[in-house]
Amino acid sequence: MTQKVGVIGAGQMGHGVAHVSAGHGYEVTLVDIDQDALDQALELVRTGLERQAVKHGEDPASVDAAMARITTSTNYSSLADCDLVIESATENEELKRKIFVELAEHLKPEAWIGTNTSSISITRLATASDRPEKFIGLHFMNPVPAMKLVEVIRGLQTSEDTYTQCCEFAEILGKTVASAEDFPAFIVNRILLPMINEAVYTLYEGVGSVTGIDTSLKLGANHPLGPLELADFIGLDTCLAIMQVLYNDLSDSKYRPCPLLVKYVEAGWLGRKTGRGFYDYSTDTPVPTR
Ligand SMILES: CC(=O)CC(=O)SCCNC(=O)CCNC(=O)[C@H](O)C(C)(C)COP(=O)(O)OP(=O)(O)OC[C@H]1O[C@@H](n2cnc3c(N)ncnc32)[C@H](O)[C@@H]1OP(=O)(O)O
Ligand SMILES: NC(=O)C1=CN([C@@H]2O[C@H](COP(=O)(O)OP(=O)(O)OC[C@H]3O[C@@H](n4cnc5c(N)ncnc54)[C@H](OP(=O)(O)O)[C@@H]3O)[C@@H](O)[C@H]2O)C=CC1
Repeated sequence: MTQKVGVIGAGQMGHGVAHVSAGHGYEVTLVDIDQDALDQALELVRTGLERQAVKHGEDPASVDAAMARITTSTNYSSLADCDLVIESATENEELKRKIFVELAEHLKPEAWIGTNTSSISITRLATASDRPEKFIGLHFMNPVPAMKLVEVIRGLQTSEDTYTQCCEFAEILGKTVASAEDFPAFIVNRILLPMINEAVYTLYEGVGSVTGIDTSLKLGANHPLGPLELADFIGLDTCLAIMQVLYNDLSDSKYRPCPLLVKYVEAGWLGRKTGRGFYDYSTDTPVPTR
């Protein structure tokens, strides 16, 4: 039974997982390599919890109580008493494997490890851990407090008990579980990312402008965000990493990442998180860049 949750990576997903876990009564330890990322994550969690408290007419003291359940650290040894650790670091297989190897000496033997990877093989990642049967994909959606779905992905080695316990955890957070088989990018991103990549091709080929493409999908297909706005929101580095996994692991040229997406990532234009992507976020209203 999960009581204490560890979260690795204090970026947009990590802070969201910390938010919903602390908001549902779990003790949370949030770990990142960068103290500034941890400080910023705490501010974002507080803002999110305050926004929800106002919206739902909750006692403001509930925000302080949830915040008091979160501790931060730059050291994996702080995860020693966690029952479940959710890895939410950058979408890079080598980096994630290194984290799982390092975790072995710090976690208690019965702890589960969930990875929030958007695309990488759970079966392959599990081999870097000392407990492949206790290793699972727990794919939250962004923004975590708002999105109802968690994809749960079993690797070949994942035990039934791990699956049951982790589904139960997601449900306690108020999420609906969708089980996906361990294929590249699972369900949501197998469908969503090729659409985003195609939107970037549509821009690259001059079929439409940034505004034209986003307005078309919002008003023409009732999407809440246009595909380029959504790409900026996800992070263009993450979008490219997912397309590369689809392209390489399925060996199918239809998943070729758009060269314009590659160029934006090379330029460090990663979307909202760096202040520029398909939009420029330096002013209050995002300005299309093409
Ligand atoms: C890449 C991957 O691996 C997988 C992915 O995640 S792909 C990305 C999937 N995400 C999407 O497609 C999101 C698209 N965006 C949307 O649907 C909408 O913009 C949205 C639902 C996120 C917000 O819409 P909105 O009109 O602002 O909704 P609003 O009524 O203000 O907020 C709804 C809830 O979300 C929360 N919320 C909204 N924006 C938030 C944010 N940026 N961060 C945290 N919480 C947020 C609000 O606090 C509110 O919570 P409660 O219901 O508990 O009160
Ligand atoms: N963005 C999205 O919409 C979604 C993303 N995901 C997945 O969630 C994961 C995180 O993505 P996201 O939050 O967007 O990424 P971000 O870039 O916002 O955050 C990643 C965080 O991980 C930190 N980090 C890097 N290496 C380590 C390490 N060794 N130990 C601890 N922390 C580390 C980074 O620090 P630094 O910046 O210093 O490198 C950064 O703070 C990825 O696997 C992604 O695919 C899943 C669903 C949706």
